[in-house]
Amino acid sequence: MLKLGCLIDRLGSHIVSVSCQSSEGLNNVNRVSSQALAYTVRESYLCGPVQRRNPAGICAAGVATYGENAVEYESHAQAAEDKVGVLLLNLGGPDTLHDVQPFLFNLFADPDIIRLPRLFRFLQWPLAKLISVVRAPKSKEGYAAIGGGSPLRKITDEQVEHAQALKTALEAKNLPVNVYVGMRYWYPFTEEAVQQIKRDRITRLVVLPLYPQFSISTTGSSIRVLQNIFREDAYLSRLPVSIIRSWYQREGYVNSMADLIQKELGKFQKPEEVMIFFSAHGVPVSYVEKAGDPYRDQMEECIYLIMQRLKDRGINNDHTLAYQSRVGPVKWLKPYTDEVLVELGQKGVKSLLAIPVSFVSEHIETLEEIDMEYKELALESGIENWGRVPALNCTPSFITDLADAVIEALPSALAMSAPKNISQEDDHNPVRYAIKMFFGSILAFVLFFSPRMINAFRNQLF
Ligand SMILES: C=CC1=C(C)c2cc3[nH]c(cc4nc(cc5[nH]c(cc1n2)c(C)c5CCC(=O)O)C(CCC(=O)O)=C4C)c(C)c3C=C
Ligand SMILES: [Fe+2]
Repeated sequence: MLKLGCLIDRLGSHIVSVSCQSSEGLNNVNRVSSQALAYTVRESYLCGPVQRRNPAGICAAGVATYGENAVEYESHAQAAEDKVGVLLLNLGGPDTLHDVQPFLFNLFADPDIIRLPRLFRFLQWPLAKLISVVRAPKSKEGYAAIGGGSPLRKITDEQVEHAQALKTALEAKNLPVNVYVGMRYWYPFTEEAVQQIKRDRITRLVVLPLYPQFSISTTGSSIRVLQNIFREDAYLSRLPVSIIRSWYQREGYVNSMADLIQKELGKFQKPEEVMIFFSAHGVPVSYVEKAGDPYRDQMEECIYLIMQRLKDRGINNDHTLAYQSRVGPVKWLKPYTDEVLVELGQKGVKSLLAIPVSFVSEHIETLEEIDMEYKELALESGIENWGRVPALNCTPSFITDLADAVIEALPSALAMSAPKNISQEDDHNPVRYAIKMFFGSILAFVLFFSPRMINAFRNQLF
């Protein structure tokens, strides 16, 4: 029998992390895809290495075995009036302080953010409620400091307006295009965007997550939502879709980042002495090491490409990568941004340029965490000259590159049809369900009221 401490550790590692089912998950993928049954989010992790061989970073949704059908649907669509949709996926953020707790609830209720073992899955919502209530005061302080809400919706809408280049390019090919925004945790929700896509009778769809690198917790989570909606609907399950899973390796993105860095370096008195400090949003280590999230590999490759581009321009500064914004009682990717800043200060680094690299819009973690908290920490630690590269937002070269990515992805659109996963049927067995509920409740009671868990909440680790 497992000891209580060991159980707590095991449960802890599932809180804000993906469950240790990777080998089972990978077996599932092989089984499922070989039977051509389902496109699963897990398959999308496997797409990481595939993308490396695919310079455009494009991986069509829908397993290859659907190819024949997809071609059929596609040619059918083209015969009728072809109407292209572009769905921009993003995280979403609270518009007001009042929205913070419900926004956090949506975030923590996501099984790709808090992945509980099967036995505890019925606790997802109560746990999300508990954590969102405990976390909300700290979160609200942050949003209050940046004007009382997240700027994400506004910036994403501006990015859509600036995507005129995309419309012009497609309309020149006689392809009318509609651009939609689907947020994962706040308005306008992905579900709303999809309903609009359906009403507009879109015939081909390109899905573009606004995260340069793929993570289970971001792009993976949004794709899972899409997959769930699409397989329930006859029209959507036949719609040819192309998903651009990651695009950090695109020339236009790398160049745009190098341009911004070069410009900010030029503002320092001695640009060549500045430490280039990339700060990426972290993920729990278990995502990468157990669930196969390609996020860390893609991040490192992304930094390498940007630094190479700077070298091509004669910029040879030292650089480093660290991870910020950890939440909860589990291990996150290291090194941690706050610890590295202190170390650099102690080592005598005097000038530092911070570069947010996992997200393309200004948000709470750039405007509050980097600009306020980390800046203060850096200055206290001995760094004298601080700079921060702005997020790409609507930088023209970046938006043009996204438009190109969409145009390149269009021909590979395939139907995303996917019947229900067999394993989900287990939950319909009433005896199994009752047994699970009984033992799950006892275990949950013991674990959540253990001193260690209570301490984690009291110390505001969430
Ligand atoms: C690539 C980007 C992101 C990854 C990876 C990511 C993973 C991740 N995030 C949390 C928990 C929180 N994230 C929060 C806000 C937030 N996260 C991202 C991006 C990534 N998250 C963005 C852009 C934002 C900001 C949205 C905005 O309103 O401006 C929050 C809320 C803020 C707070 O309380 O700190 C939480 C909580 C986890 C647990 C996770 C990986 C498992
Ligand atoms: Fe986050």
